[in-house]
Amino acid sequence: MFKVLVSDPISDFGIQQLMDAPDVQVDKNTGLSEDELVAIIGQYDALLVRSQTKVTPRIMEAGTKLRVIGRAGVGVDNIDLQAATQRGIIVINAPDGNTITTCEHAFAMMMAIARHIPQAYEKTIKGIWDRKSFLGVELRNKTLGVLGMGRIGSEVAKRAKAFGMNIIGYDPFMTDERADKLGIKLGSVDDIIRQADFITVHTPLTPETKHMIAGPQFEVMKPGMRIINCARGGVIDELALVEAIDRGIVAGAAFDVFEVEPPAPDHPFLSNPNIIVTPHLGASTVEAQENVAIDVSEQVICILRGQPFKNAVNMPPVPADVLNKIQPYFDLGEKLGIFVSQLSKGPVVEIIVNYSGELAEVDTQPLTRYIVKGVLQQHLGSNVNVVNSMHLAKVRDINILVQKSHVTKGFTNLITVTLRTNEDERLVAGTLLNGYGERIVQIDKYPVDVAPEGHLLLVKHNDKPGMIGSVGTLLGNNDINIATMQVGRKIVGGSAIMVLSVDRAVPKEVIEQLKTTPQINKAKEIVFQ
Ligand SMILES: NC(=O)C1=CN([C@@H]2O[C@H](COP(=O)(O)OP(=O)(O)OC[C@H]3O[C@@H](n4cnc5c(N)ncnc54)[C@H](O)[C@@H]3O)[C@@H](O)[C@H]2O)C=CC1
Ligand SMILES: O=C(O)C(=O)COP(=O)(O)O
Repeated sequence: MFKVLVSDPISDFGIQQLMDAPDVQVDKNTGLSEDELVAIIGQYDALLVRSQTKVTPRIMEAGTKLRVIGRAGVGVDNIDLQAATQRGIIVINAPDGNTITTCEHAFAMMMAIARHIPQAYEKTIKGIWDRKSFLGVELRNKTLGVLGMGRIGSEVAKRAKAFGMNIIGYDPFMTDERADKLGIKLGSVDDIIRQADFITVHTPLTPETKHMIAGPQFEVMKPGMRIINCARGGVIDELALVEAIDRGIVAGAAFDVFEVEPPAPDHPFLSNPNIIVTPHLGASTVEAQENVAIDVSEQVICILRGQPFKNAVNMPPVPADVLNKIQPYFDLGEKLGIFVSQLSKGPVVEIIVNYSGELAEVDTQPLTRYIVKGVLQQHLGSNVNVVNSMHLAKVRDINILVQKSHVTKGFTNLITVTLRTNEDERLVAGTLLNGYGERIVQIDKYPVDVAPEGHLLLVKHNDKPGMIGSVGTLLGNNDINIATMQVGRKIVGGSAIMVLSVDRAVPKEVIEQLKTTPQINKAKEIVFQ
């Protein structure tokens, strides 16, 4: 008998098939502390959660029988994915079931702040008939900026069109074709910040999206704009928002999610008359809760019974014989993806992977997933993994082309990843060198030899005497230690590339100084985390 623990409130109707399964016993026990969960988790094969239960490494360690964690919803930021993967626990989610519901909540929040509905309600039920304080604005003809045009953002944009709004969308994976299909304008984050009357965010929380709207962004916003966050706390800097409201830049804000949930009783949002809040209700409708619960229940049963399943967030199903041959390349593949995506500009159109040497002889499909994950993860963060990376690329109309060849340029194995975007085409090649481990051996047309680790600084320059000295001096003056250095060039006196491995992050100002140094054409930092 498989034992399943449901530790957050999940729709009974949705988990009915789990409860009816003859080989499954379901226990509902919600609101437990970490210690309480640690005490009981050892008897369970599966854990079903929403966003409330924080599934920590301690809980997983105690969950010696745990095979699957089912997230009845989208965001898996409450589950330590790395710890789950390390322990071989499959994490699954239900990414589609609450899209419309969350979109509708964001829309409700937008209308509520446009017309001061919660504030007017407060007064009216107290017997105060105040019609003066609540002059609203129409949505019609207003510009709505949508940051994050994935499932939810795209649905918000569709509905905003019906309200006669002008929509500017931004998403690193948004192409002109998709924008045209949706009938919206594609803009940069800066366009949205400067032009929008309303901004709504629908991104995951990643290092890149954390505080993507903060002090400097509020400075250049249209006075009187309004802002909505039904995605993840932390995408908008909460304290900077309060200041922007106090200064009259922002007229109203609506938040469903917070940097810390629940927010502390003295959180400044809770006493600000221009901010309305809901307690992470985005996905809370009968329909969405049934959808996501049905979805995870189906998958949990499959996993427990050893049958095929979809939407695993963290684990690729790879046969053992294939795994033995290609596993050593997984990390290199992912790093090549990370490297080439940081090198490129603009929405990705195509990822071309060429396997040569001994890799041309084996099934490399699972390895390609790692490369695609590397490419996508800069923008999708923990939402992309080796199981869903191909699917996420497909829904973004990114073509994946895999080629095999026997031209190895002298290496026993070689992986070449070319990224085509709307703006450029960049190439990175890497190999596993016996005794030396992972090496990047080509960047665009330049041969190099560098380990893909830590912080790399790429400097494109003219092949003239003194270049190494000027770069070294500039970094030295800024207290940046160089660990290794490589210069690659095609012809003497032509263009060349310098690849420096440095001990810490290179500040933006130093990159700017490098770019303005004579004979230097480009400078870029590549980070492997
Ligand atoms: N309030 C709530 O109860 C709910 C919140 N959510 C949250 O809403 C968010 C969106 O969910 P979905 O649309 O289902 O996810 P999704 O993965 O379909 O879309 C997210 C989009 O954000 C984009 N993105 C990543 N970095 C970006 C950046 N720097 N700038 C602009 N766009 C960027 C990605 O390319 C992706 O297309 C997630 O954070 C999810 O956890 C989802 C459901 C319910
Ligand atoms: O699905 C998501 O990402 C959500 O944020 C919904 O969270 P919840 O299931 O309502 O706790």
